[in-house]
Parts: sequence; C-alpha cells; structure tokens
Amino acid sequence: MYPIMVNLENKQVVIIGGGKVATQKTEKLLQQKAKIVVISPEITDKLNTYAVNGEIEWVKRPFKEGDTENAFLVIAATNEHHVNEQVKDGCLDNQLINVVDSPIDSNFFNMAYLDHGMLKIAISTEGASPLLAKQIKQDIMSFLDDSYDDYLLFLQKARQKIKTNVLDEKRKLFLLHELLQDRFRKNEVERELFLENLF
Ligand SMILES: C[C@@]1(CC(=O)O)C2=NC(=C\c3[nH]c(c(CCC(=O)O)c3CC(=O)O)Cc3[nH]c(c(CC(=O)O)c3CCC(=O)O)/C=C3\N/C(=C\2)[C@@H](CCC(=O)O)[C@]3(C)CC(=O)O)/[C@H]1CCC(=O)O
Ligand SMILES: NC(=O)c1ccc[n+]([C@@H]2O[C@H](COP(=O)([O-])OP(=O)(O)OC[C@H]3O[C@@H](n4cnc5c(N)ncnc54)[C@H](O)[C@@H]3O)[C@@H](O)[C@H]2O)c1
Repeated sequence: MYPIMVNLENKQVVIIGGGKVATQKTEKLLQQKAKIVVISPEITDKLNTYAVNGEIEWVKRPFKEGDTENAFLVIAATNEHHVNEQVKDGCLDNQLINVVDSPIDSNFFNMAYLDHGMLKIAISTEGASPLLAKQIKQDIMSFLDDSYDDYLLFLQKARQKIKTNVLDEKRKLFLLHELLQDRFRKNEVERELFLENLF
C-alpha cells in the first residue's frame, strides 16, 4: 500500500449507508471540502443536520446500481455486507473504493491522522489494528504542540527565499538545515531575525 495525500476539494464522494461509521467518515471528509452524497434510507441525526444545512446531499433510499457512476471516491458503509459488495462490484477500477467491513475489497484505507496546519502525520496498520493506529496518534499528539503551525509557515517562507536567492547548492542545503534548529520553532524573534539577515 502506497500512502499519498489527495486533494478532495469539490470532488464527488458517494457514501452508501448513513449510520455511525458513515457519520464518522463524513465528518472527516467535510473538512476536506469534498462534495458528499449520502445514499441511505435512514441517517443519523448528525448527518441529517448536515443535510438540512446543505453541507451534504442526502438521497433517501437504498443503494441502486449506477449510484457511484460519477464518484471520485466511494465509501460502502452499510451494515449489510452483501450491499457493500454490490457497491464495490459497481465501481470501476479507476475509482477509489473503501468497504468499511472488508479491507480486502477496498483499494484504499482511511488513516488515523494528526493535522497541525501544514504538518500532517498519518498512521496506518493496514487494517491489522485500527486501535493501535489511534493509540500511536495519541502518543504523537502528546509531544506535538501548536508551535509547529507558525514554524512551518516560517519554514515555507524561508525555503522559498533561499531557493530563489541562493545559487550555490552547498550553501542552500546548509541554510535549509539551519532552519531545523529548535530555537526557530520555539522563538518568533529568532525567526524574524533569520529572515531579516538572510540577504
Ligand atoms: C482511521 C480510522 C477511521 C477513519 O477515520 O476512517 C479507521 N478506523 C478507525 C477506528 C476504529 N475502527 C474500528 C474500531 C473498533 C476497534 C476494532 O475493531 O479494532 C476503531 C476504534 C475507534 O473507533 O475508537 C473497527 C473497524 N475498522 C475496520 C473494521 C473492518 C475490518 O477490520 O474488517 C472494523 C471492525 C468492525 C467490526 O468488527 O464490527 C477497518 C478499517 N478501519 C480503518 C480506519 C482502516 C484501517 C486503519 C488501520 O489499520 O490503520 C480500515 C481497514 C478501513 C477503513 O475504514 O478505511 C479510525 C482510526 C482511529 C483514529 O483516527 O482515531
Ligand atoms: N471501517 C471502520 O472504521 C469501521 C468501524 C466500525 C465498524 N465498521 C463496520 O461498518 C459497518 C457499518 O457500521 P455502522 O455502525 O455504521 O452501522 P449502522 O447500523 O449504524 O448503520 C448502517 C447504515 O446502513 C444503512 N443501510 C442499510 N442497508 C442499506 C442499503 N441497502 N442501501 C443504503 N444504505 C443502507 C442503514 O440505513 C444505516 O444508515 C458494520 O459492518 C461495522 O462492522 C467499520
């Protein structure tokens, strides 16, 4: 399995089923600004609120063939295994499909992840133990703090400046490594001084 970051903004995501798992997946996908369609005869109160607010589209009926035709990404999340299999069988090879009760029928898994501004840390156990993925996420969370958010903005800015202005490759690499010193993460004044004195 090959981990990548996917931009889901305005991409159509079709979720079949509207229970607890569908709700959990929807919450995370909404943060990615995906266009979510939930197809299910019944949905949770939370999903209903999203539908009423126009944040998702709810198609109130059971799954039928052709429902996933225009989807970029599909999640089969009913509590009926045979329905989830039908959903998977209706997908094309080039569609992303996650079957929540059958890893072997999925061509991608969701990962436990931390999101600190531009810093993303994702963990996968390839389905062996979602709980271990969650525990490792919590362990990492305990030593990460908000300082990384501003620090990464600084790193991005400094790196662009160095890339455009420093032609000597050795000096460029030296400066890029310099930026990783902890004092820059912890201290805004150090960051400003570095940028001011760069050229
Ligand atoms: C990332 C996250 C969800 C997300 O955000 O999407 C996620 N599972 C999470 C939590 C979680 N899931 C389950 C429990 C209860 C404890 C337990 O059963 O162990 C808990 C714990 C909890 O909820 O606290 C039950 C469960 N999960 C799957 C099955 C089916 C099966 O194993 O066959 C069953 C059994 C259903 C049953 O038996 O009834 C399958 C998958 N779950 C995955 C992802 C993929 C592999 C991830 C990996 O291994 O790294 C994969 C393969 C497919 C997928 O869903 O993509 C989230 C991470 C935590 C976080 O982020 O905090
Ligand atoms: N992958 C994961 O992270 C994970 C985690 C926990 C559980 N699971 C598994 O996910 C499955 C769903 O669990 P849940 O707790 O959300 O179940 P649930 O009972 O809360 O919800 C099931 C939903 O499916 C809908 N549904 C049933 N038949 C349908 C059909 N023909 N067409 C469309 N929708 C239909 C129901 O209306 C309901 O909204 C279970 O098999 C469970 O074992 C997966």
